[in-house]
Amino acid sequence: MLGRLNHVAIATKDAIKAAKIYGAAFGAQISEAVALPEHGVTTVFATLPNTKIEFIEPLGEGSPIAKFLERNADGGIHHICYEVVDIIASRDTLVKEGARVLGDGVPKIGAHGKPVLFLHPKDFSGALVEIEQA
Ligand SMILES: C[C@@H](C(=O)O)C(=O)SCCNC(=O)CCNC(=O)[C@H](O)C(C)(C)COP(=O)(O)OP(=O)(O)OC[C@H]1O[C@@H](n2cnc3c(N)ncnc32)[C@H](O)[C@@H]1OP(=O)(O)O
Ligand SMILES: [Co+2]
Repeated sequence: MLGRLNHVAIATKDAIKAAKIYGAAFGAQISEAVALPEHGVTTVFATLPNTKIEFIEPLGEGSPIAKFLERNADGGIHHICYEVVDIIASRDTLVKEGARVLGDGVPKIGAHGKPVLFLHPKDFSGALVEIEQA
């Protein structure tokens, strides 16, 4: 059921600035900034050979990362994203096992044009988990 690590996300007040050091110091390939109003964030990706780092900054009112940045003014690791083959089947199994799906439980289209869901950090050892249908 659990697939590849799609990305590790870092929340920051300035995603472009945060990504730049990865380009300059690590020679990583850095994407353009993309605004995702439905998710309340702007994303910038650094692509690594085996995964990605997703830099997210708040977008609009009521961004889901606003409180996190109030608590972590310098930014911090925000979530990890695992790939799954069938997001609905995975969601249903996770719920049956007692995990809480965030929001209304209906997948949204994520940064890669694929369905995503988030799982409560309290059910995953304090780590916010995103699942993405590969
Ligand atoms: C574009 C897309 C993509 O990749 O495709 C994305 O990633 S969009 C990425 C942004 N979207 C999301 O994050 C959507 C899902 N996130 C949410 O619904 C929310 O951020 C929650 C995870 C429910 C947190 O809500 P909120 O920030 O309002 O905080 P809260 O005070 O209610 O938090 C409840 C408890 O969870 C903890 N908590 C909050 N955010 C956390 C995080 N990122 N990692 C670990 N723990 C976290 C708080 O410290 C608190 O613990 P205590 O009770 O112990 O103090
Ligand atoms: Co993400």
